[in-house]
Amino acid sequence: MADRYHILTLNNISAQGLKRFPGARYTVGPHVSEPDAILVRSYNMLKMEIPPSVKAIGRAGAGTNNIPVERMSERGVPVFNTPGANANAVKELVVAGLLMAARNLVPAIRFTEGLTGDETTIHRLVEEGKKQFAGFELPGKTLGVIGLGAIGSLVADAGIKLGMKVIGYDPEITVEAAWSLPSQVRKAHTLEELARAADFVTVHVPLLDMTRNLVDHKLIQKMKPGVILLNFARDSIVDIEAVMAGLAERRIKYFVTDFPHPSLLHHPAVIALPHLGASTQEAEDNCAIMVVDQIMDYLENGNIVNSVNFPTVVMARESPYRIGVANMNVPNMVGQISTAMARAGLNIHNMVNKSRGGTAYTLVDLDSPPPPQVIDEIAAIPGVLAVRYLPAGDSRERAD
Ligand SMILES: NC(=O)C1=CN([C@@H]2O[C@H](COP(=O)(O)OP(=O)(O)OC[C@H]3O[C@@H](n4cnc5c(N)ncnc54)[C@H](O)[C@@H]3O)[C@@H](O)[C@H]2O)C=CC1
Ligand SMILES: O=C(O)CCC(=O)C(=O)O
Repeated sequence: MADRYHILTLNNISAQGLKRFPGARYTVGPHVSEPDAILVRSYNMLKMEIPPSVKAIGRAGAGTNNIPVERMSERGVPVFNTPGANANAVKELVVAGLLMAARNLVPAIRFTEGLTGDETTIHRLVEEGKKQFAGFELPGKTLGVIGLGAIGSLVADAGIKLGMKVIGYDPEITVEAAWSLPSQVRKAHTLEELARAADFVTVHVPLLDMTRNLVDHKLIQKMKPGVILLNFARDSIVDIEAVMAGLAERRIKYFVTDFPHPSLLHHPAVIALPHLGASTQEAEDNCAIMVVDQIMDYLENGNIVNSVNFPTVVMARESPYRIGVANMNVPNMVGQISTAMARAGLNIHNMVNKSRGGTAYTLVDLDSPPPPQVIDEIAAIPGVLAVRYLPAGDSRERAD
C-alpha cells in the first residue's frame, strides 16, 4: 500500500501522458528516489541497478530490448509496453523510406544543395544533372514485409494502397493482425521465399535472441540484385557486415535504416535516420497516455494489461480489499495462498489466477481487510515473488 506513488522517468515522456497522474497522489520526474514504477523509452536499463522499491516498468513504445525483462520477471515485476501506439508513425517513415530510395532523393538533395551560381546557371545544372537521379515508381513492385504485427501489417496495407504487390512473413502472426491484413497480401512460407520475390525488404520484428541477425549474409544473397533493404526495427536484427558486403557488390541498392552504424554512416547508398520512427507528437502522446494508464491501474488495482512478461489479468473491483501476488508458475501456489487467507479467517470474495510461461499472477478480493501478517505469510511462501495489498482509495486501513 502506498499513500503516495513515486514515478521515475528515464526519458522524456509526453506531458499528455504524465498529466494523467493525479498530482495529489503521484510524484513524477527524472530525480525521484525509491520509485514505485519507472517510465522509459529507449534509455538502456540493461546494466542499471533497479531499486527494490520498483513494482512496475512501463515502456512508452513497443521494443523492450533495453529493459532487463527476465531479471524483472524473477523479481515479480511486470514490464509493460504500448502495442500499436506508435505503429502509424513508423509506417509513415517506412513509406518515406520507400520513396526516398526509389526516387534517389537523398543524393538528389545533396546535389541540389551543392549547386552555386546565378539563376540561369542553376537552371542549366539542374536540367543537366537530374538524369543521374531518375528513379522508378512503386506500383507493380514487390514489397516484402518481415513481421506482420502492429507496424508490419500497417506497412503491408500501405504497400497495397500504393499499388505494390506485398508478400509477408510471420510464422507467429496473431489472429488480430491476420484479420487486419488486406487479402492481397501473399503469405511467404519461408524468409527465403520472401527474399527471392521482393524488390523492397522491410523488417518489423522485435529484437530477440531468435531474431538477432535474422537478415544475414545467406538471406541477403537470396535477395534480388538491386534490392532496397529497410530496417526500422532494431540494429542487431540486420547483420551489418553482411549489409556492407551486399552494398559493395551492389546486390543492395540502398540500405534505409533508423539505426546508424559507424561503418555505414557516410556510405552513399545508406539512408540513415536517427531512430526517428516513433518521433511524432501523436505517437509520443499515444504511447505516454497508454503506458501511464496501465501503470496507474497496476499500482492501484493490480490489473495487468499489455505486459510483455506477465499474463493479462483484469478483475473489476467488487470489494475494497485486494491482494495481488506474483509467483512462480509451479503447482499448489493458489492452494497455499488461499490457505494462508483462510487461516486468518478471511473470506475470498473473488479471485483470478493466470500464468504465462514461468510466471503466474493472482488477484484476490476479500470481504474484509487482511491483517498485515497474512501479507507477510504469503510473501514467505516459497515461489512467491512479490505481494501487494491494494486497498481501494478510501479503504486503506488494515485489520490489526
Ligand atoms: N524505429 C522506431 O522508432 C520503432 C521501432 N520499433 C521496433 O519494431 C518492432 C516491431 O514493432 P510492432 O510491430 O509494434 O511489434 P508487434 O509485436 O506488434 O509485431 C512484431 C511481429 O513480429 C513477428 N515476429 C517475431 N519473430 C519473428 C520472426 N522470426 N520472423 C517473422 N516475424 C516474427 C511477431 O509474430 C509479431 O507479429 C519493435 O519490437 C521495435 O523493436 C517499434 C516502434 C518504433
Ligand atoms: O521512443 C522512441 O522514440 C523509440 C520507439 C521505439 O523504438 C519503440 O517503440 O520500440
